[in-house]
Amino acid sequence: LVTQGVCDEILMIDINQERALGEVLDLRDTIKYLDRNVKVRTASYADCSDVDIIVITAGAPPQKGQTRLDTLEVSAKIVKTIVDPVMASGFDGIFIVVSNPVDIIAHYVYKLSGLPKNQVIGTGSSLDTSRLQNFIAELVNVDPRSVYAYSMGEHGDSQMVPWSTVTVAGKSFNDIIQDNKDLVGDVDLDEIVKKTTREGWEIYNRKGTTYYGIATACAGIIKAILYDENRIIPVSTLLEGEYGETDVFAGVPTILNRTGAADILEIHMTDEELNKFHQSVEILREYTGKMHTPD
Ligand SMILES: NC(=O)C1=CN([C@@H]2O[C@H](COP(=O)(O)OP(=O)(O)OC[C@H]3O[C@@H](n4cnc5c(N)ncnc54)[C@H](O)[C@@H]3O)[C@@H](O)[C@H]2O)C=CC1
Ligand SMILES: CC(=O)C(=O)O
Repeated sequence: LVTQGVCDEILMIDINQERALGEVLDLRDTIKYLDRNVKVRTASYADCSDVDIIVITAGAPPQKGQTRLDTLEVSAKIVKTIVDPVMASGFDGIFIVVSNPVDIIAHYVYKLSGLPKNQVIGTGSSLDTSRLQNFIAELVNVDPRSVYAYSMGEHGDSQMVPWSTVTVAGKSFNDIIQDNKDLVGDVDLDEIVKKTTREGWEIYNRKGTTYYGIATACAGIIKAILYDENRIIPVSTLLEGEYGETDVFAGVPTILNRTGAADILEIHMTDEELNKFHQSVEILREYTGKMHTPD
């Protein structure tokens, strides 16, 4: 957000106030060499009454052997200590949830906050989509930004890709594979999905966390909102009948503008793809069931 000059001011809050201050001081040192002055300071929840967007990134990174879903209980406890005082401040902006398991925590924030569904967004499969586009781009040797593909469902092990909708600059990926056998050989689509799903762990196992990817995905989401772009990004949003699913947050292509998650794009999938999507959503629903009632 700072290096792209996306907003006027950023307030940093962390239970570890020294850490928040350390981040502020480090970020401030960038301003001289950037295009605009983004003010950065530490703050308290009481200062959140009139902010446009709150990004929740506090959480419990998974311990060795844990999945994102295993961190649900701890993350939910942490997030409650944030959402309650934020709402008490009078906040009526947009929550963007990053904390994992992000789809379920976003749903929890939606319930806890009582805000309309468009005002609570999980980063969902936005990051997985970026990873997926990189792998497809590598295979066919094009810029990842020319690839149109979505990872959908859980930001986690059960995510799926509707391959029948994937295009490279408008040409269907299936046709590209058929027309370029000499370049791409036999393409194992399941293996690409597996690589996409594993990528977070490839990074996590080497550096103990991931941040450039999610920070930039998040900045993209925030730009779409603040600049009223109507940009479509796969984020986690409440499904109310779309794709035949209700009362669950899942990663789906979503139109983002000044109102937040303005609308869901319902892409047409094959029956097999839809089945995989339902299977992923079923896992989210099971875990969401544990979190439904704010206590
Ligand atoms: N959705 C996504 O694609 C991604 C999600 N994550 C998730 O983000 C969360 C944080 O990950 P990291 O930044 O790597 O962890 P980290 O441990 O570096 O940072 C977490 C921060 O949260 C703070 N914190 C803990 N409890 C708090 C509370 N009650 N109130 C305020 N602040 C509190 C800690 O002091 C710490 O500074 C995890 O849930 C992780 O899984 C991380 C990367 C990508
Ligand atoms: C940490 C995480 O969820 C990711 O990088 O995918």
